[in-house]
Formats: sequence, C-alpha cells, structure tokens
Amino acid sequence: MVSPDLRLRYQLMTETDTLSDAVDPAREYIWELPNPPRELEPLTRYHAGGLHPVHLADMYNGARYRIVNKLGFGSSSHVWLGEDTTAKQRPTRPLALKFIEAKASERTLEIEIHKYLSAAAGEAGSKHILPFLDTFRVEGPNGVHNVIVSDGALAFIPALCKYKILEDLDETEIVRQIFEGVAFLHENGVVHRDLHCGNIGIEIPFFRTAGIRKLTYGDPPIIFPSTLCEAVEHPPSVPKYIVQSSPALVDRYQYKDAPGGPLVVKLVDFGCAFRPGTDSVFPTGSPRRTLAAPECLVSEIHLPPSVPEKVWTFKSDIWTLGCTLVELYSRLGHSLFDGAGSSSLGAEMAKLVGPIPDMYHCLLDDNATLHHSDTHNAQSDADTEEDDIPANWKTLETSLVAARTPRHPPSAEDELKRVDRDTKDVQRFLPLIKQMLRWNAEDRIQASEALESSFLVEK
Ligand SMILES: Nc1ncnc2c1ncn2[C@@H]1O[C@H](COP(=O)(O)OP(=O)(O)OP(=O)(O)O)[C@@H](O)[C@H]1O
Repeated sequence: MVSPDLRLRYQLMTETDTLSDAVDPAREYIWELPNPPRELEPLTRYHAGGLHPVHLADMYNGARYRIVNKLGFGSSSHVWLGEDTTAKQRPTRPLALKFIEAKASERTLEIEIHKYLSAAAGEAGSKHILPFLDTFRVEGPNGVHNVIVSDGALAFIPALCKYKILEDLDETEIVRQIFEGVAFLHENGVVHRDLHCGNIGIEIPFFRTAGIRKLTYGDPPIIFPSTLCEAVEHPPSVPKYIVQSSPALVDRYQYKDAPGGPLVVKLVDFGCAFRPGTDSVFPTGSPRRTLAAPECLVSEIHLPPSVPEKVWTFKSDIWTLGCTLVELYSRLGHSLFDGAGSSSLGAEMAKLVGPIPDMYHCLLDDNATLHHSDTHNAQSDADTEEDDIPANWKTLETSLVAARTPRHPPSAEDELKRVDRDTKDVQRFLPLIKQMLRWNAEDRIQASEALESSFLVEK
C-alpha cells in the first residue's frame, strides 16, 4: 500500500493530475521529485501509450542523433535538443527532436503535413514554417513513437517575454511574419488549429552560428532524479530522472544586434493541423479552449459533435490568431478571453465582439465553458448593448498599454514617452484585431488581407 504522505507528495508533483489519476493502487511503486519546478512534465505521463523515457546522451536513429538537453514539452510530446553526430558542419547545428506520445503518434497528421509543406518550400511565406529535417520511429517500453527532427535554433514567445527580450524586438515585424506564415498555410489548404504564443518561434541566426555548446540551454542540464520510494525495480517505462526544460537563450543584448541576419518567425507544431477536404482523418489533439473560435466551442458542446472539419476552418484560425496576437502585443500580460472571473467565455466574447447571436447562447452556460460563473450575471454581461462596445475596446486599449509599459522606467520622462508611443501603437493595432474577432466566421479578415492592413502597411 502507498502511504498517505507519499501520495500527497506525488499529488503535489503532478500538479494538474488528480490523485486518482496520479496514483495507481495496483502499482507497487511510487516516484518522488523533491520541489519540482513547473517546467517538469508529471511522471504520470510515462505509461503505455504515453511519453518515451528519454535520457541525456541517449543515441537515436542508428546512433545518428545524440540527446544534449531538453527544450520543452507540450500536451502530446516532449522536445529535446540534439546533435547530428554524422554531420561534418562545425560548430554543430542545434536540432530539436520532438518525441510524440505513442498514442498520439497513431493519430496525428503532423509528419504528413510537414512533408506536404516542405514540398511547397520556396513559395512566399514558406520560410515561416519550422523546417522539417528528418523523422524516425522509436520502439520503447511505452509503445512506438514518431520523432520529428527540426531546427532547434529557436526562441519562443513565452521565453522571450519572460526574459524581457520581446520588448527590444520589432513586434510589428513579428506580427507581419506570423501573418505571412499563416497566409502560406491557408493558401496551401492547411488549418493549423493551435496558433498559441508557445507555437510561435523566432529563429535566431546567432544561435546557429554560435553552435550548440555556447548557448545557455541550462549549462549543465538540470535534472531531477525520480527517486524510488517503495523498493521495486526501476520500471523501464519511467525515466531515471526528469530534465528541466531549458529553452535556448543568450544574453538579451545579443538578440538585437545579433550577427548572422534578421530574426525570422517560424510557426511550429502541426499536431492538431489538418487539410479540409483532403485528410480523411481528423487529429484529436485539443487546442486551447480560451483561444478557440465560438463556432468550435459550440461544436464541442453539441453532442454528438457536428462534423469537426466543418467548424475548424481558415477563419477559426483567424479568431485564434486574433486572441494570440493580443497576448503577444501585451507581452503575455493580458489574455483576451481567459475564462477567469465570474463571466463565461461567451459573455467575455460578447463584451468585445458585440451582442451574442442566438446560435452561440449555449456558450453562456457554466458547464459549456467550464466556469463556476453565475448564469444570471453571464446573461446580463452578454446582453451588452452595441453602444458599450467601443468603451470595451477602449478598456482593452488601456490594458494593453499598461501591460506593455514597464513598471520601473528609468525616469518619469521616459515613462511618458513610452506610454505615448505604446498608446499610438496599440491604437493602430486594435482595428486589425477587430477584423479578426467577428461572430460570423465569413466576416473575419483573411491572413493575406491582413498583410494589406494599415497596421502592417503604414508601419
Ligand atoms: N524546434 C524547436 N526548437 C526549440 N524548442 C522547441 C522546438 N519545437 C518545440 N520546442 C519547445 O517544445 C515545446 C513543445 O513543443 P510542441 O508545441 O511542438 O509540442 P506539443 O506536444 O504539440 O504541444 P501543444 O500541443 O501543447 O502545443 C514548445 O512550446 C517549445 O518550447
């Protein structure tokens, strides 16, 4: 039997998992990670059908790729920094090896879509798609996993915000390149479905020229041994230790004046992507609810669900991207519809987008939006008069400016200048977002049209 205090420690470790998920009473062993930081995936993800237990210095694909560090993890994979031991190029190019969970490997179109997009390389916008370099399969204790090898010389929006690097970069240019990438995807018939900030990478040319060893990926890698608390043999399904994610970072000043060329946006993660009218299967990955377009949320609520291919469209990508761009522009300081507080998602949307159409009224329901909200309040929120809407956009403008302006500017004069500049930027930015967030999907702007918007043209 597992003792209660061990159960408790295990529960803390797994954070989002419930105790019943975390502890399998049929198992004789339990694992402990002392003071686990948030950057660790829970050990419960290592089971049949789950993640492959990867260790540092492991060799893969006939000893071609060596594991050097961990870059991150997502809902269906973990991504490792690796090097190609057969490459002659020096310094060694940083590679990202994405190990997909065994179960997810069976149903994703990710590799197929990567290959399909690679065939269109050279077309306008194609340079904003993460280059696909290789793929192989690994058979391990938890099943068979697809592994995707791609460029690892990227920094992602969350890390750039966390280390206050984004504010030194040209954000308008980043937005333009995102639209170029999305326009390329849509012109090639691909709906991404999961365009959140964590899937927007920025290629830092300096990363490649500096070589894998010079980047502060967490040097040396930080590991947390998975201690055996109840003596049994170490099961092969669980790694001997968990490596903390160490996204590539260099000194912030090296971004701005980085040698090696301009920064290039790369869209990553085609785990939820599909091609309407072409793909006969639909990937069951779950994009974030708070970024999903109303028609997609509604289709989840109606049981049996309406045909998913019909609601996840180029235009649902545009809604998601609108929400994501607001997060990016606020440097992750403001989420549009975060589902927090007393309003339902539907009510939060109505405050900005306008009175909620009848077909979306179910989004006001507590269960439908996973809220503990007061339905009455939600209803009255949703009945927002059209006249109130400009006021709500004004409130958003104020929040965005506040999120962008640093709390401790060097001087009061600097602060005034900064607020003035940020206000002008936000006032130019929000009309574009308004065109992306429309109840009727057909009324939303296309990615190619957004490239002609005054925000991007009159830079
Ligand atoms: N090419 C890369 N270079 C560096 N880091 C990467 C790369 N690809 C992914 N990562 C890191 O790994 C994380 C997870 O990758 P990815 O989003 O592809 O996985 P996922 O399981 O499909 O995630 P989710 O579906 O939750 O978005 C990313 O957020 C990023 O931090």
